[in-house]
Amino acid sequence: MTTKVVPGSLVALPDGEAVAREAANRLGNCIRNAIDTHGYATVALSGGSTPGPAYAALAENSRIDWAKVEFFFVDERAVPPDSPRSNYRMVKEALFDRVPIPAERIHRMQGEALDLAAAAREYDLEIRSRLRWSESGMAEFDVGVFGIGDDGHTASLFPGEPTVDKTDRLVVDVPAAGNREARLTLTAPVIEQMRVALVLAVGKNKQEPLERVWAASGDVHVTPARYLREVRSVIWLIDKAASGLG
Ligand SMILES: O=C1O[C@H](COP(=O)(O)O)[C@@H](O)[C@H](O)[C@H]1O
Repeated sequence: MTTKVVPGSLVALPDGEAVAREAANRLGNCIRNAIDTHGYATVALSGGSTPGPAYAALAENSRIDWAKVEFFFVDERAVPPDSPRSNYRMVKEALFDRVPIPAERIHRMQGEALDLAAAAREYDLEIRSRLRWSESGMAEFDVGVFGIGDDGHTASLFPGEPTVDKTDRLVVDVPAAGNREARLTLTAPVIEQMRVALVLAVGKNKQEPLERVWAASGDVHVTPARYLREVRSVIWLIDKAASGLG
């Protein structure tokens, strides 16, 4: 039998809509707290199919001073920004197009770059120039939104890829593999250093990878989403199906 103690807080909700509402509330609160404390907030957003409704719900939050929020990305696919596969496009349509965010506050990963390694280095520098640094010497986002792939990946840290172990960069490029396009992604040390991670999981396909993430022991090379366990405040927002009760 596998032992598990869910690290951080687990919030189990009836369905995907409830997960989106809860995620939007919590993200809005993290943003407002950071603005109250530091005068601005730094946020890293994931893409994929799960978080769009949460971003759309966040756009309805009238208590956020959008000019004081710096939006970054957790990862991006090697596609142009208008591609239906682009994480940026999804967030733009759900959030950026609906609220008064100054363009210079949106830090997009250049998924369309011919030289993705150079794009990763540039994004690394952009983060270094904008973020506060922790006492341990790491860029510190106020909050990150994450998903979990059916294979146990988070961000674009995929099982078995050498990028899972990268610690000397904040951002790396991930080579294409199989029918997956190349990617840009934040690395594990940046993810672990976030003040808060909101992890969204909806649907029964997420049950098995979540079990692997929560198991008392496991290997980040097999389940890279286990890095999320290290975030000081990690909140799992899951629906009934992902919990195995649906
Ligand atoms: O490829 C990706 O997958 C994960 C999980 O996405 P989902 O579609 O299962 O919600 C996502 O967090 C990541 O940003 C994305 O690029």
